[in-house]
Amino acid sequence: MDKLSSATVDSLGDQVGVPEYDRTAVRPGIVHFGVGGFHRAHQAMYLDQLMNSGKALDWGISGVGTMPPDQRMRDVLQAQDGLYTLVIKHPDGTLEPRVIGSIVEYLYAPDDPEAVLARMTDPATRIVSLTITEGGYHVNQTTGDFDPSDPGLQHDLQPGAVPTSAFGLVVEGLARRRAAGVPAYTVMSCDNIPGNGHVAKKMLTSYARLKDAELADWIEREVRFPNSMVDRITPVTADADKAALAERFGIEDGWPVVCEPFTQWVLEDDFGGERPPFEEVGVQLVEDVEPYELMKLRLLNASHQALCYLGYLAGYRYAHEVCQDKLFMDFLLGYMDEEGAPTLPPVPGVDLDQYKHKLIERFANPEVRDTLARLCAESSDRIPKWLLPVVREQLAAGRGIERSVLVVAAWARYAEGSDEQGRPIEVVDRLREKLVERAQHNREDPLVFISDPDLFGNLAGDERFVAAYRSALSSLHERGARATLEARTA
Ligand SMILES: NC(=O)c1ccc[n+]([C@@H]2O[C@H](COP(=O)([O-])OP(=O)(O)OC[C@H]3O[C@@H](n4cnc5c(N)ncnc54)[C@H](O)[C@@H]3O)[C@@H](O)[C@H]2O)c1
Ligand SMILES: O=P(O)(O)OC[C@@H](O)[C@@H](O)[C@H](O)[C@H](O)CO
Repeated sequence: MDKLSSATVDSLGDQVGVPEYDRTAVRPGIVHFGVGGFHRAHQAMYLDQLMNSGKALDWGISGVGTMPPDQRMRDVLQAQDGLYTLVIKHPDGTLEPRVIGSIVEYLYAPDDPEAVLARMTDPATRIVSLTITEGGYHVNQTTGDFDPSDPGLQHDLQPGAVPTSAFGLVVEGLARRRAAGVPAYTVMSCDNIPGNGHVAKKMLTSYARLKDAELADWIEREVRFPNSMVDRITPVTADADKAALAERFGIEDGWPVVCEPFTQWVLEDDFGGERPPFEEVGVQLVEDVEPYELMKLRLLNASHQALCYLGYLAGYRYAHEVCQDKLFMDFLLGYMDEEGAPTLPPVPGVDLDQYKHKLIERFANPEVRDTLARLCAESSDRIPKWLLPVVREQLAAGRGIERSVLVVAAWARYAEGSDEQGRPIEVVDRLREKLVERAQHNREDPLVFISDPDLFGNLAGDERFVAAYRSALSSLHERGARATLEARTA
């Protein structure tokens, strides 16, 4: 079996989709930061589809990594000429593999930041897109303002420094284009953040302002930041996925991506210059993304939070396992019906009941094998952005908060670092140390976890919230996750 590359891709069997276009004719037009699983299952796939129909050949993707773990992506993609396999996992066990060809180069910024900047200042680059995770935007969770304390940003802010962070490079690329009279690129965030375009604009301009106020003003005026809602469950690739690809399809791929069949992208049609004809491959181009975004973040992503901590504490390890348990599913639907959905504005063309049931069907796909550990990671970037806004709106409207608060308490219990069987939990969070340290005092000081204003704002001062949280945390300690849910539905 040959390793996947331009030289071997055409010899793969009929069951494997491959690029039907001449990849040597594809020219870069997009620089993408954060080439992880999701970008490769979503944006790169949409562009590959366009290319397969003979379009968007001037919208090839230059992938950029800025973080040390991205060296592995560099090594794999460079060895495979940018090619990788996307495997759609159907619930009946069918695997649908396709080799994606839209990533035409991969640059690891610390190797050669000037090469990244050369690509970004090339007038052919008209879009810079981002999937750099919620934490990559440097937002102070309480004030919503820019937090420049990250050491990478501090390095890039030094006068004369050649930047290597995503923010440093995006802003330096814009500064150089402005100086050379080249129009600005559009910055397209595809991260799960409410108002992702607005947040990208606010944070990048705040960073730029610390370097050069006139540049920041120019960015505010000249750069477009479309908001988007992006959706496709993309778990972390497992070794078994690589092995299945080799055994069943004869593909030796160093880092394939697996995902569910469902995919959705709702995008504001707000580009500074040209854009690929995304609408031809099912992207919904709309004037206002907010209702779609809120629906997805408060129903899908917040529901992931509602199932992951409680499920993990009760001994489950995969999302689909939790979905087979009626008790947990009733809880999830209760959260959606009574707490998440009431905070949503009308969503054009969407039947919310159908949407909720489809979500449960998607979560329950046993082939996707999405780990609860993935969903439980980086909670301090997720709960404050997705779930606490629901709590605040429900409190203000005098409606129920019990289920959302139980999820917050389950996070606090999870952060204690061991599950209900006493097995250790590896808490993955950039605030890990602080969270675990606090959570370990949960029993003698039950409000310690929520007393951090950077994460919870003034919720620790809200009587209803505090009472519900105390009761939920104490029940989790005394009875455990399952019995807590049982007691609530009794
Ligand atoms: N996985 C999914 O199901 C899914 C679905 C929809 C949206 N998303 C969005 O995509 C993001 C990435 O998910 P993924 O599954 O690709 O994760 P991943 O771990 O596979 O990849 C994340 C990428 O972001 C980079 N990154 C992380 N922090 C960064 C920072 N501070 N600056 C620059 N780059 C940084 C990493 O180096 C990596 O390249 C999510 O956080 C979410 O906002 C994911
Ligand atoms: O990727 P994150 O960190 O934004 O959130 C974890 C999951 O909720 C998320 O990845 C979903 O699987 C995804 O948003 C589905 O489209």
